[in-house]
Amino acid sequence: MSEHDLEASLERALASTPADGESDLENRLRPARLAEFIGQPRVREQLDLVLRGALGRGSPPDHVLLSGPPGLGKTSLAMIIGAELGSPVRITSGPALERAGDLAAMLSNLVEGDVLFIDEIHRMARPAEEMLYLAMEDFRVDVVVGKGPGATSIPLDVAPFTLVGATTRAGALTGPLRDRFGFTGHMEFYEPEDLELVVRRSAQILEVDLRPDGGREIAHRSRGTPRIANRLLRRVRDYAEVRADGAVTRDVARAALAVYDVDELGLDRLDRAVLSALVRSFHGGPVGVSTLAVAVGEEPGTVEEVCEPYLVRAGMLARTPRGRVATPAAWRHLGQEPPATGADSTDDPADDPRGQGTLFG
Ligand SMILES: Nc1ncnc2c1ncn2[C@@H]1O[C@H](COP(=O)(O)OP(=O)(O)OP(=O)(O)O)[C@@H](O)[C@H]1O
Ligand SMILES: [Mg+2]
Repeated sequence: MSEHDLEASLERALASTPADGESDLENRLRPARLAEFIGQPRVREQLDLVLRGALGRGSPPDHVLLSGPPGLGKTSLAMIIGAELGSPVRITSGPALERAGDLAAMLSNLVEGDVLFIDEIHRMARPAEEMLYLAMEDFRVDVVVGKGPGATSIPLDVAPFTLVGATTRAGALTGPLRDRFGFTGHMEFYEPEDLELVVRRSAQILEVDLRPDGGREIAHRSRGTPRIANRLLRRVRDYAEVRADGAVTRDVARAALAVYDVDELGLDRLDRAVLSALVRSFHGGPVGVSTLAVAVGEEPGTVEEVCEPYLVRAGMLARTPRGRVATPAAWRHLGQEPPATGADSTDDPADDPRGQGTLFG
């Protein structure tokens, strides 16, 4: 690979996140250190041990995989890992690593101890993924130079680094890649009490006059997700400033969230569209996720990765081998009586090991 190719590849791999207002705000609200990171007690404790162990030994920690639904703090934790280690974090993403050369460029620029963060790692192209195995295990890559019979592969050393991968679909990772991570942190939806702390912290940073009952209301309607909690806080603040005296109370929060179509459970328009299609068009299911996605005009991936995990967790939807099924709670949430004898619609997700917990079925 020539110097020029290397630079072009690097540029491509680095051009991952656009800097718009929304992501600027998100960065401002990101916790910077592990001690500031709210909730996720298990992942926090596990990661704390991994990092302290490595710091004590003075060597880079094992590679870390962070998995879980969008907005739970994977990117935040990746940055925190760098901060705790006192190491720079190089950022790229699976879709940016289209060719193995893109990854080779990234890897060969690493300095010992660097953290390489690959977001959406499940979307990496296959050749790049294969190169990554070797780099993770042996800190070495084979760069192929030339084409056809004259092609030769040149081994290249990579400085010992720590890979941090983030994914919303751990199930989509190939076995060999998953096996090369020394630690996997499974991020769970947040408890309302933790989200209350998130909202309070953000209100302080944004200088919002948040009252305790207002914070509680927002926390309960945030689908267990800090990113959503922060977004709702900003929308409620707008409402408080425009239509009230600026204070975010429970009543102000309720009135504002009604304007934005967020219901008492925190379900938004798309969540309700999915449940409604399931109940009204498919009589409660079972129905395949692609059919369901077409019915609500969304990509199957969005329905599967963004909507379903929370609907499953909220006990509204069950994933069965034959398809998605609405639970009695879903019927009731839509103001309908669940059918009395439907074999499927009476499935309680708590009794179905596949329906519960398997967020990436
Ligand atoms: N534990 C936390 N404490 C406080 N704020 C948090 C926490 N986790 C996440 N946040 C807030 O939520 C926002 C979204 O988090 P982050 O970008 O890390 O999520 P993500 O899991 O990487 O999402 P995606 O899968 O969409 O990339 C952050 O900007 C941050 O403000
Ligand atoms: Mg992220």
